[in-house]
Amino acid sequence: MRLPPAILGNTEEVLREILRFSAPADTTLSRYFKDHPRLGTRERGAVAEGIYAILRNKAFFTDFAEAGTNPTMRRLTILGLAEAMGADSLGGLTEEETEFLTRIAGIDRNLMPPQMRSNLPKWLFDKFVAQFGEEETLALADALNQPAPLDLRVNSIKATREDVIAALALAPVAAVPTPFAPLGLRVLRKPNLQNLDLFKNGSIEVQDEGSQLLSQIVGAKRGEMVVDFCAGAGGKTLSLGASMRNTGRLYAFDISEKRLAKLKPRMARSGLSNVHPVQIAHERDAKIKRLAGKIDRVLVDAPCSGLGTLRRNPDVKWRQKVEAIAEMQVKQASILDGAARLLKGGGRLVYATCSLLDEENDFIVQQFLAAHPEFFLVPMSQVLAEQKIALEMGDYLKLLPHKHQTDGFFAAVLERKPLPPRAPKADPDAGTADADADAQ
Ligand SMILES: C[S@@+](CC[C@H](N)C(=O)[O-])C[C@H]1O[C@@H](n2cnc3c(N)ncnc32)[C@H](O)[C@@H]1O
Repeated sequence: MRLPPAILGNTEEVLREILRFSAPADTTLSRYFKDHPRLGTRERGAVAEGIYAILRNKAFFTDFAEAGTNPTMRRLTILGLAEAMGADSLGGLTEEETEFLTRIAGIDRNLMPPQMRSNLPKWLFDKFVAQFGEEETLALADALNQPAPLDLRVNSIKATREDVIAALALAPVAAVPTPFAPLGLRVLRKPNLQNLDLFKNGSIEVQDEGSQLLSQIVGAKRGEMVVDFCAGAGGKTLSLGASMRNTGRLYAFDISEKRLAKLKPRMARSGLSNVHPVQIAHERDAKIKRLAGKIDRVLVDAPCSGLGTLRRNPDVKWRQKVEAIAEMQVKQASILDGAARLLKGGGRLVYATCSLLDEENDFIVQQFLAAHPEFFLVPMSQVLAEQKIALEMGDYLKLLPHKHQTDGFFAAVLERKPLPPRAPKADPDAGTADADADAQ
């Protein structure tokens, strides 16, 4: 079905704002839709998909859109909508524009220079090539430039995976089990989940399979004391709470009141009563100090460049700056250091990011281990075997979109060595006796 020609104007209008990169693309889109209530669901979908296609293919599209007589923004818009919705769905194109689209469609993208083919900014392309080599960078970039599938997590305190598959089939929504996460489902066509009873009654949550795996490797058990140090809106908190079978105590820390506020309705839906959201001022907050040495498991889902989530947030590669990585590293090291104080002897900490850069991952962990001889690295192969997750990894969890069909994630498990037995308190009488003896 053809899109109304006005969609081109709407998409171009919002694109101008998005390409200023002063706010995340999804925030700008939501604001635009709020200001344009007359746009129907289908039109909104087309504008959003068109914008995301432009952000994914910006390097390639810009090169072509800048040539010719039409304004660049109009050409970018046409390319984005044609990529997302199909060239046949576009109404209101001039003859010249139709000819332009046909010409671009005939280009073999494999013949483009590698960086343009990757659709990554130069600094990021160079970093990936240094880390993965050129061939793998192109495969990775290709996967990062595809939209993510929709993954769900079954809330094990409310339902089983089989119950949910059967209930979704009645909706009808086709879903298949995710290959690695035992409670995950991959939905084949994206339905409006908010209207499903399964969602309203807390039986399912939207969560990428990779994110589910991060919670699982924390290995949180019944009755334990657990901290989700950077809980945000609680994506991983909810899965940790369910792993603990709604027992024990799970603190959800974050510095952002706004993000923690989003966790509250999700907690209510999930039926969890073991979660305690706590806003902290920073990673050295006195609220943390009170729990020092008392916690069994800590998850640090650290703030990071977010480069592993480009399938969902393609604007991040254009908004993120190379200089920001060094600032991020300082923050990550400081948060890891603060969170590690919480652990009991024998307790485990998972340091995780959704970054693909070694600088925010392996490097931070190595630096921490060098400064903290009271911790050791538990090889990920061992942790995955303990959790019965059929994934081959070495020391770290490195989930890659082109290999595992998840967002890009990193995780390392750090265990605190048993604390040395406390020196017995000096007996005041014994002291007196000694003093007496000395005096004799
Ligand atoms: C990657 S996000 C967490 C996402 C969340 N765990 C989830 O699964 O939805 C990182 C979070 O760290 C929080 N943060 C930043 N600095 C922090 C700090 N010093 N202490 C605790 N949290 C912090 C941010 O507000 C953000 O919510």
